[in-house]
Amino acid sequence: MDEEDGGELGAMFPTPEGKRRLLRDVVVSFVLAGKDTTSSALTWLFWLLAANPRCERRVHDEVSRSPDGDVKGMHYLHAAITEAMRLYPPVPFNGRMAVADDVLPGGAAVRAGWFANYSAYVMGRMEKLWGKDFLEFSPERWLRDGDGDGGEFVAVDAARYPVFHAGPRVCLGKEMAYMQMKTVAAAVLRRFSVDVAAPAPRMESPPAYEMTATMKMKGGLWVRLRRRE
Ligand code: HEM
Repeated sequence: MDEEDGGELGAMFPTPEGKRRLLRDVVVSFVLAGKDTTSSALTWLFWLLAANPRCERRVHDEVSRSPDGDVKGMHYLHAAITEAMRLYPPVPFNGRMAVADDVLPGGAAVRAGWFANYSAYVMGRMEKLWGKDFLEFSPERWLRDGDGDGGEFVAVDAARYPVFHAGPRVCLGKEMAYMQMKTVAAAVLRRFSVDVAAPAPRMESPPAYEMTATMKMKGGLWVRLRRRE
């Protein structure tokens, strides 16, 4: 197959109508996969920053130091978003059906037709994986020097943090998602302070969530934006 035919994929959708449908489905799946996930993550991020003013100040310091559009170097913001999704993963549970008998790495046997499910929400709150402070919002846990000053973001294995899934079907839009979320958060926090009206920003009484395909904050997040001097 040459380029004009669309390569291997083009061979599977040989007619112009087939190609148009394929393109439509790709666009729709990108919009569906990318819209509610990133907005859910940002909603929890803004609430968590309001509940942790020390972290909010550090994000604000970082985004104020960096020029518009340069989100790559924002390690603290990257860590804060990652930490928000540890506590509130946009895709809280997920699973697969085994097509054949198999044995999982942990030794559990799975028969063909069985479902094997996991919860990124539960895994994000396991003391065994994150330590005694697992319920705290601590972006510092993702930074190499541990205190955030000039600290570099260090990712962990996807099997420990399966927020974007893992393996060959891992999220295709992960880098784009971080880019979008960091750009939006930086643009808002550089110019405004975000006063959360409801739910109250207190870690000891976290907001209720709604479990749909993505994890939404029940009732949404009510904020008042104040332009910074
Ligand atoms: C915070 C944001 C996001 C999170 C947490 C997230 C999470 C996930 C997860 C858990 C999966 C695996 C679903 C499954 O196979 O059961 C997935 C797949 C996928 N995501 Fe994302 N996603 C995010 C943003 C995005 C964005 C912005 C895009 C595109 C612009 C995107 C495109 C995709 C695509 C195309 C797949 C399917 C990959 C495949 O099956 O090979 N995602 N995502």
